[in-house]
Amino acid sequence: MNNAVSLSHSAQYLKKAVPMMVKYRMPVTPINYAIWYCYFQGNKPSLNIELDQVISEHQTCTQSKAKEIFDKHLSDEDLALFQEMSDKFHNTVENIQQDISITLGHSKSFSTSLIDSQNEINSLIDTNSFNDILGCVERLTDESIAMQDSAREFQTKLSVAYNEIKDLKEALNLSKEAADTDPLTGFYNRGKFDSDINDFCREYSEQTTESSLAALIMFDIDHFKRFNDDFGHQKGDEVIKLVAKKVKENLTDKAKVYRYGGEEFCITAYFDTINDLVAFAECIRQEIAKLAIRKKQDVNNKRAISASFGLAMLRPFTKSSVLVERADRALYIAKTHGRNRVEIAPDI
Ligand SMILES: Nc1nc2c(ncn2[C@@H]2O[C@H](COP(=O)(O)OP(=O)(O)OP(=O)(O)O)[C@@H](O)[C@H]2O)c(=O)[nH]1
Repeated sequence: MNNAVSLSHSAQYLKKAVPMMVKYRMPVTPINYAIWYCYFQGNKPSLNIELDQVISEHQTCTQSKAKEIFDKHLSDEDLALFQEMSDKFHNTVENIQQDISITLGHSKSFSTSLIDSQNEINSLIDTNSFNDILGCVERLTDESIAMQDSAREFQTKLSVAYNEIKDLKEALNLSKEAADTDPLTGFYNRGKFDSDINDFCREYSEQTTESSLAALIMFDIDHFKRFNDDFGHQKGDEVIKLVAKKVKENLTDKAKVYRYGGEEFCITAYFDTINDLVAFAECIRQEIAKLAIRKKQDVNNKRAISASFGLAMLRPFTKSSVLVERADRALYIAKTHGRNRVEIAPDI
């Protein structure tokens, strides 16, 4: 299959996939997108049979079922290929649009020059013998204008297609963002941490950042299990959300927060000095320590919230696993030294 044909088919599959996701109330995630894309591509009949079955039974396909179908019939390579095809299509449409703009410009100047010629001839003729020539030139001008109109119409159509693809790409980016985000806190999730932490270490080693100090801050809500046990799981969730809100209010723009586990968080951030790093962690710790939660209507049953912090400064060429281990060790020390405190990893 040549590139143009595959590209035009790919556009058809892309356009068909989205209405299906809307119709069957499936979010526009890369995985949902990929399975519908393959459905219309028709290369994997067993995928079509399974998806048809699921849809006819449930009138939707849950995220876990979609993942199951994806894992069974497709691979991460398929997902990457699909993403590549969507990117390629987007770029191609962009290039064609540029070409058309240039063509339209050329056509416009062609038309202008013909009109100029007509005016010139007009000024020259003073006898009827030139009327035929003039008629011919007029026709040429009309044709040129018609050509310009049709090019403009083509460009409009192309703009519509271009915007559609742009929207699709935006939807894909949004779904990627959602895939990286923890829904309870709005922070990045563990998967994102695992993929970001290596870059964080590498960028610092390669000195591509201006800041002199990079650090990993790991913190964990103290005795969190007791909130769940004594107040219920929902109140436990509320504690996590309250803590997340406080952290957000005290963040710097050079810091990124991740929900590392249940009630454990990581912050990667850049600072000018160690004092700045410690002050930053202390500030968040103190703000969290001002929080409390109580059972509904039970004013006497109030429970203070606190968190313990472990800090590890990044040394150039440190492996991410070593950095995480050091922050974790500092956090462990903070816990064993009484909680609600900040500890720095000892080997810095
Ligand atoms: N409500 C709620 N609980 C969670 C969530 N994720 C994990 N948990 C619970 O969090 C608790 C974590 O408890 P531990 O890690 O033992 O912490 P802890 O011993 O209470 O406290 P420290 O020793 O101070 O760390 C477990 O009971 C988990 O079930 C969540 O999203 N919401």
